[in-house]
Amino acid sequence: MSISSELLARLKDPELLTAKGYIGGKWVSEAASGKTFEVTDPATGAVLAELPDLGVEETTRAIDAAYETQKEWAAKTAKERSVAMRKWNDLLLANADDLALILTAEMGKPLAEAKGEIAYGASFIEWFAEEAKRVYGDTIPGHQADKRIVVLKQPVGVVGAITPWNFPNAMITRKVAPAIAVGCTVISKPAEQTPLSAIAIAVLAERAGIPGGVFNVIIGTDGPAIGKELCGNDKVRKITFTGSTEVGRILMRQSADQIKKVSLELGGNAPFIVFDDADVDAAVEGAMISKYRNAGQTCVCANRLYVQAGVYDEFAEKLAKKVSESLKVGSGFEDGVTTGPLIDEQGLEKVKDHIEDALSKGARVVTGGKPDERGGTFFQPTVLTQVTSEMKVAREETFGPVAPLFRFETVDEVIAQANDTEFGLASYFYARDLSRVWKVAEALEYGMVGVNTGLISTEVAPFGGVKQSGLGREGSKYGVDDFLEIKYMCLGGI
Ligand SMILES: NC(=O)C1=CN([C@@H]2O[C@H](COP(=O)(O)OP(=O)(O)OC[C@H]3O[C@@H](n4cnc5c(N)ncnc54)[C@H](OP(=O)(O)O)[C@@H]3O)[C@@H](O)[C@H]2O)C=CC1
Ligand SMILES: O=C(O)CCCC(=O)O
Repeated sequence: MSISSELLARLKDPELLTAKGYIGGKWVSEAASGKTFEVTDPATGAVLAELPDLGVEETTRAIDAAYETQKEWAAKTAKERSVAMRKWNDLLLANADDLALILTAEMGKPLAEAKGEIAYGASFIEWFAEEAKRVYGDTIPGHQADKRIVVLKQPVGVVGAITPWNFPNAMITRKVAPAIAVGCTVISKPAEQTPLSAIAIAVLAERAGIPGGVFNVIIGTDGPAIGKELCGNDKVRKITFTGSTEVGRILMRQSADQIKKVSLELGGNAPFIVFDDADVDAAVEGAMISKYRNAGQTCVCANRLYVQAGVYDEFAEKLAKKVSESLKVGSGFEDGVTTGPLIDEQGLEKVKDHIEDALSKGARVVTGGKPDERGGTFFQPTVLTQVTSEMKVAREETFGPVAPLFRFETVDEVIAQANDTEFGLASYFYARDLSRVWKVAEALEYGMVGVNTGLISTEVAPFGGVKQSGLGREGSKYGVDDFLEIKYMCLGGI
């Protein structure tokens, strides 16, 4: 088991990385199966680490540790939990340069974006450290003269948190922070492509004095088996997941036997609508952020860009110019790079397939359209015009740097098209007319609506979707609700 000496040499604090999982406050350097797996840099294919491939046996151990610790952790005062979390937040921020470096190495996003993710990830710890102290109950006037009713909120218990590769830091903290703030304990299962960020987060949790067993990390490649154990073990009371809708469905089915609580943050197919009365330059700026952030690999990325006929040509021309002039493809470590590699070959194939399908049905490439000349999984930022609803890009999440532009005429027509999907995560539109702004925002069947902005993610707002994009909300004052049970006491004989 090892970490590349080249990667370690780049870190100010090489102890942030260790080739181990973290169970019950102990570092685990060998899998019971004896298996190992490699983590590679998606920009170069270079091996960054060889790690123990933890599986069901270690997951059960982590569940036991989390279970044994939970009551003790919940019995601490909210302030005690909050103080440890504040320390954890401060350590993440103090080590942001190293954490970003690790993140870029294993995931590929540009270093500046990775630094932004570390601040974003830490913000959930800071926010929920504060919210820990505000888990209020209720008193309710009794329904009979001699009765009084009190509502308590208590932690759900042990939580299984399964996260994807596209935000290797922030998706972990967005789940773990609210859970531990209210007194739950967690088994975190990061994506097999990006376990190093999770390990570094655990090192800092340990340094912050978060007791062993509160936050456990299972690194491994057998997601289905680990997921099955988390869903099937009755010591786990809740599953929280970010990733594909397909896996979300499996986890929900597996959780059904024990009526386990589930929070799901799944795929999207975000519409981005530009109306005739919009500030077109602002809409172009918004599209650049919403579409091309993380090389198009976020669940809230604009997937379908609907542009009203009166501004279609102007928007297409300005967006294509901006894309070709301001985006630079390359390794996330190179200066000025805005677009890193796609995570893997499968991601690249999906992007190619969507473009080929669109072109075969009459779409036109205005800029980009091909794998980047540097090879690997790098892809040129792309703008397509003359896109129609018969094309795959209209129905499936592309998860890559491709902006397909659909033309529309009326408000009713675009609302119908925007809502014609099983997904309902993020949506965006640009308009100035106040009445239109309200009506469109209300008509969009999505959990989140960005109005005249392409960036909606923040720890202070409720993040989540409707329809097949998920269940529950993360971040904000609502973010603790999914980790709490409501208990009511009826006091008689008063
Ligand atoms: N909503 C979102 O934010 C995201 C959406 N996606 C979408 O999903 C597509 C595929 O990406 P992918 O990374 O494969 O996403 P997955 O949903 O397959 O993976 C996300 C996480 O779930 C784990 N996992 C996989 N299968 C199971 C299972 N049966 N039970 C429990 N856990 C499981 C993975 O583990 P392991 O890594 O070990 O397989 C990983 O930790 C993308 O192209 C994109 O469209 C992807 C990532 C994020
Ligand atoms: O794409 C995702 O999986 C999570 C959304 C990222 C964000 O919070 O903006």
